[in-house]
Amino acid sequence: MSHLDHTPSTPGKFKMDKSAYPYHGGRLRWHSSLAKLTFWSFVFIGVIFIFFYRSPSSSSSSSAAAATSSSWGGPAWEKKVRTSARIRSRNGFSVLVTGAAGFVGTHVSSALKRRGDGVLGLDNFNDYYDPTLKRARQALLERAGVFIVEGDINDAALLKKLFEVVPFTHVMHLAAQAGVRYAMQNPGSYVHSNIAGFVSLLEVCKEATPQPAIVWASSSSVYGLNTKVPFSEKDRTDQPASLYAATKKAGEEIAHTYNHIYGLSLTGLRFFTVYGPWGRPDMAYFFFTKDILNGKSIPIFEGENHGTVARDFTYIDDIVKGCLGALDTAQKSTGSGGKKKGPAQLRVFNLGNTSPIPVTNLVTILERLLKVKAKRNVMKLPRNGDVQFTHANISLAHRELGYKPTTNLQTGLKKFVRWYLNYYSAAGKKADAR
Ligand SMILES: O=C(O)[C@H]1O[C@H](OP(=O)(O)OP(=O)(O)OC[C@H]2O[C@@H](n3ccc(=O)[nH]c3=O)[C@H](O)[C@@H]2O)[C@H](O)[C@@H](O)[C@H]1O
Repeated sequence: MSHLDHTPSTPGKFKMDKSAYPYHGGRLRWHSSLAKLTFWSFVFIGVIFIFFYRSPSSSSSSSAAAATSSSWGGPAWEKKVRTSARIRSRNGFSVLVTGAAGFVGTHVSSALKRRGDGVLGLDNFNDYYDPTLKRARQALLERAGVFIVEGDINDAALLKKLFEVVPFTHVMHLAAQAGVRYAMQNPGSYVHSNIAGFVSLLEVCKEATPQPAIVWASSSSVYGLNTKVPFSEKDRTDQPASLYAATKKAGEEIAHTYNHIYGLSLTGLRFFTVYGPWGRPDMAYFFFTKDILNGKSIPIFEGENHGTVARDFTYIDDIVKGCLGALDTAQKSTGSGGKKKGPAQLRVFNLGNTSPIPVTNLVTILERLLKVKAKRNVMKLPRNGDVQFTHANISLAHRELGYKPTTNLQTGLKKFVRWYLNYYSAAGKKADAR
């Protein structure tokens, strides 16, 4: 898991072991020990200095993340990066996809690759949820010719290097700390990835020549306590109900700033509860499936006075089409080398299904597909960031991106369940999700 404050995990590592320097009396021996100690200290400091001076990831801004991402660089690595990002179709893009080993990242990367765009992935493979699933997605992409660089978006030196090797036309920024409820357990990870990480990426993009156009993942959660439905992009988003939502909203404001000052073309996509094959094990539909199959009871939330809790569940293939539509209609950034040359495009779109379904109905569909009755444990919606209801107005995305979702929850869950049973039974893998 990412944490904001990464203190060294072995603070006692460099403690002097007294027994290694025994004092046997006698000035001369003391002096020679001291001289030896001084000599070896200089050698040690010298080695440390040379290491940091020469290391490609030693930028002052790259902090903890850089320490974990030292496996990049070198001619062979650069060749892999270049090959992966090579455009293979006329008028194709070369896209840096952050969070490429994530759920949406994997699907978008493979769709771009299939149509001939150059794609380079970036992912830190953190353990917020089972990293073996991320590795399996990585293997899938590797077979499709997409290389995922292992590194963090907070590693400015790595990002700069990537832009030196490839003049990306677009960035699809999907790396984030996801999950609404987990924000209460690990708030720092949201600030680290969704705010600091986003700024780190934008800083490098704004300096790049040419500047890429950026499409990035915001969230339906920015609507927070908004009660006007369906949610439209013009509605208020100043009442977030979770820190996750607040960091995504902050992202939208940060996007405005970089667009305004540096001329970066920025498009934010408000995803509405995305589900499907290769999904995220921390999401309800995923762990409900696991728990129903294991005969475990599942907590189903309800609002005040038994009020319905519902989501505008959106199938991954529809989301991918929305992402590609956003990339295809993104105008070029107008700046270069940190200087704005004119006004640039700034957009925000809802990508939902525009058909909210109560969570209890989702469970009924899963029961039918799994042929197992769920042990339902209905409880009050906890005060941990959840909102009762989401519903997207998608007319803007329809008009501007040609976005038109076509998969209903029944069909989408059927595809998910087929994948789930196949994935976890075929390799004997355990759905060790949370
Ligand atoms: O649209 C988004 O922007 C967000 O979508 C997703 O958040 P949510 O819509 O909250 O999805 P998810 O956790 O699957 O809960 C689904 C439903 O099950 C209910 N729910 C949940 C847990 C539980 O134990 N019981 C329960 O009833 C719960 O109350 C809810 O009604 C992403 O996780 C998030 O990263 C972000 O992308």
